[in-house]
Amino acid sequence: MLRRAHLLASVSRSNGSKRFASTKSLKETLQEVIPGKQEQLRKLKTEHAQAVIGDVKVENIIGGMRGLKAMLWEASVLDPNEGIRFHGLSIPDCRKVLPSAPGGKEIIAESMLWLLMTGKVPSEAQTRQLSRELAEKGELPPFVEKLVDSLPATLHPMTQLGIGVAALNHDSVFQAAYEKGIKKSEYWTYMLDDCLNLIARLPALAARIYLNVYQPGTPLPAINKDLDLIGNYSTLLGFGDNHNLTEYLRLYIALHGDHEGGNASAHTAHLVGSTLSDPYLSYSAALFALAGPLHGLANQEVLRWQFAMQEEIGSDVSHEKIKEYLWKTLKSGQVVPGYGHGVLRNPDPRFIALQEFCDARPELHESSIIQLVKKTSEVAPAVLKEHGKTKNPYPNVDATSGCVLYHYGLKEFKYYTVIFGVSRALGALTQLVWARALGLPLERPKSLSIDALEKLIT
Ligand SMILES: CC(=O)SCCNC(=O)CCNC(=O)[C@H](O)C(C)(C)COP(=O)(O)OP(=O)(O)OC[C@H]1O[C@@H](n2cnc3c(N)ncnc32)[C@H](O)[C@@H]1OP(=O)(O)O
Ligand SMILES: O=C([O-])CC(=O)C(=O)O
Repeated sequence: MLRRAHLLASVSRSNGSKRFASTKSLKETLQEVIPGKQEQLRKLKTEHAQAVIGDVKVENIIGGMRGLKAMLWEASVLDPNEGIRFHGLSIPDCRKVLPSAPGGKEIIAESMLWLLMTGKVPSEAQTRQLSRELAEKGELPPFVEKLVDSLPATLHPMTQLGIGVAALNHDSVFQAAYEKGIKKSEYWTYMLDDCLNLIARLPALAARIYLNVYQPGTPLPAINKDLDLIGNYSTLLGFGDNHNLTEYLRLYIALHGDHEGGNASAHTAHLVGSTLSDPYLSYSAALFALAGPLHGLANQEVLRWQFAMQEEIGSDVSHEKIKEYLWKTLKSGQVVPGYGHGVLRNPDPRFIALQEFCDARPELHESSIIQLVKKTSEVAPAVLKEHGKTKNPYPNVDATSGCVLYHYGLKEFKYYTVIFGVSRALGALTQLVWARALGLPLERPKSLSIDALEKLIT
């Protein structure tokens, strides 16, 4: 928590005397921060390489490596009870100190990206400078536009996003530099260029997929160089005039940006990146992990499930009826989407932050889908506890993230995981830069067969 106190204190100092607020670019700030981290890791390697921090149990190996502390991840750490902290800052801390868009109140992708990458809270000027840099890099290469336009509208939007992101590797500066021959110590700078290019292009790619699938023939407007990344994304999707939705997208995308390293999408990007695949290929792979219903696709599943519930129970949305529907789902052997978690053991603070967003807006109190999701979250934990299997009976972020999109008019829930995919790039790509800056090796854990495991324990 020392780190948190230091970060919060530095923000209040720079707010008190704006003239000291830094105007260094993201790359310059990273250049300053990286040597200290490299030294910290070097010391850890030379002085403590043999220190034991835990045991490996059979249950870890057969239980999806749950609980195994086996990965280095810089930008965030997940506490099972408190939830995520980004360089020590909780979600409420971030909502207080990270710059928002002009005219907005919510955290934006740029300020979250800056915090994740550097461990520092950016000044307003740095945030705007990064927004402009991303807007200037935001156009898609024409061949990627053609490729995406050629995909059938029936192909799931997440598959389309993964294909588009992989194709962007055509212009990878890391790959080109590697082919020419560069020193290991220079890898991170090329990685950073690729990562920023990819983040910059995600709104145009994701919005193109949306329009192709749901509003074919609608032309995409040009990227506005004066808007933030998600302000542009919202405009490209056709919701630029909807300030509430734009603000929600900003918050949603900032909050979903990172969730330490072990989640399936972030871990996939890290694994693929460890082979020195470029960020486009690494992140494309991550998107296909995100597209599974136990992970990012759960936000689509929640809406599908809640609407099926609404259809069955009709307008009498009592706690008792919701309880009956929950039991019906559980007895049919299906999971309740939006509940449970691999690490968390309390309600997800991202869920709480999105609920607070709803509570603060009177128009959302009237929304039947938002109220149904809220009521479900009041009933489901007790039912899941009684069911007795789930280690965490509380809602995760996916329980509520989709219903607000739906209320504000973004109703195509098969698209929702694409928005998650725009977001998770912030954290997964940050770690790729750090993995190369720290010279982390190829990831290659040891596996065992059941026979080999039995031999070890007998
Ligand atoms: C952004 C995100 O990725 S957040 C997660 C999004 N995913 C979901 O919301 C899907 C629903 N939830 C789940 O399936 C799980 O809770 C997961 C995948 C998130 C975590 O899985 P685990 O760490 O294995 O959970 P846990 O240890 O509690 O599982 C124990 C048992 O409870 C079951 N269980 C867990 N969550 C639920 C649930 N929501 N509904 C019903 N059963 C559940 C598991 O399937 C497992 O059953 P099994 O013993 O028959 O295999
Ligand atoms: O941490 C996890 O395993 C899943 C999750 O909530 C995320 O990736 O955002």
